Amino acid sequence: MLHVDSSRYSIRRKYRVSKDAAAEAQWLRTYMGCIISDRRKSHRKNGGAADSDSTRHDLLDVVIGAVDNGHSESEAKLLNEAHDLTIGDKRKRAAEMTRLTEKQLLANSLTFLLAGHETTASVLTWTIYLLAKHPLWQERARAEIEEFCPDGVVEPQVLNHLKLLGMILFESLRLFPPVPLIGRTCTKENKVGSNLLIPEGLEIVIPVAMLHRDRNIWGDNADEFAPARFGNGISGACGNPLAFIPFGAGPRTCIGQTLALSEAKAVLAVILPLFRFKLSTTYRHSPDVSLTMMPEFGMPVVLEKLEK
Ligand code: HEM
Repeated sequence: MLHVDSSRYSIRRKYRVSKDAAAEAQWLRTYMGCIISDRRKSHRKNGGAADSDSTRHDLLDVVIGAVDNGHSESEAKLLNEAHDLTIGDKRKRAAEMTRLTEKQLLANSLTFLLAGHETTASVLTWTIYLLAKHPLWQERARAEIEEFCPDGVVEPQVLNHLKLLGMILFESLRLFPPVPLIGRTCTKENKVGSNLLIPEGLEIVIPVAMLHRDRNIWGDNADEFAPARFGNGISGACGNPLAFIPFGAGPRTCIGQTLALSEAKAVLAVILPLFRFKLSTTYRHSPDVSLTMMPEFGMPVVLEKLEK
């Protein structure tokens, strides 16, 4: 969706060193502004068309095109092919795109970057941890990938067939939800059940990580890695879709969830056939809850190259 050359734009390094929130926000705006302006330069070089490098036909190209040139046919085609949107969403998005201002372009690009970067990194980190701890599931996932991608090439249409990998990712999102807490402010007084009154203005925190390990919902093996529980989908695993909310729920649910799952599947489908991995002896288990759930001391893994 957003192709960023990480050797030129290192985002995480900057997060770690800067302590001042306003300075960080300004740095991020400048950071995103540089990406947009570089992309514009390459648009101009290509006579207003999206970058000729096929790896760069991403959402940023589409929205820059909408701001700079209106909504051209090639951008309409790209939007049309975006597989994580419904037809209704695409129509709505297309109509909105023509009205994007420069400020909206920057704000939206930042939202996508911030909402999509660390969260997807988190699910990949914890999935690799879980697969390293559970070599049998690692082998199963590898076998499934090799069955559907025998020549080692991962085509986008194959991702939907990787059912085991999908179950593994769900189990990872359950045990280590990248967004472990979701906040809400009550905008209207609410009565829940017969005796719980939630007054207007009250701030509520939904403890996603706790909900995902509630034994009353998930059974006695709630703390265990058991991807098979998702064999019949979310309802089959817990009976109530609202008990599994790694992407939130309701009107503000994550709009990038299909993309995130496809991305995570694609990354694992490329890595797993190449390497077997296990946890390094230096790993110290300490899931750290700040905004996203990340391992406090990193996730050192040892890769063993697999013979072809
Ligand atoms: C595993 C990866 C991801 C996880 C776990 C995740 C999780 C979440 C959660 C919990 C929310 C809040 C939902 C709520 O308040 O009910 C959210 C919102 C959002 N996410 Fe994601 N997200 C992921 C990836 C992405 C990606 C890849 C993008 C975009 C490229 C994205 C874009 C957004 C946006 C724009 C919102 C705000 C939606 C709104 O308020 O209407 N997310 N996400």
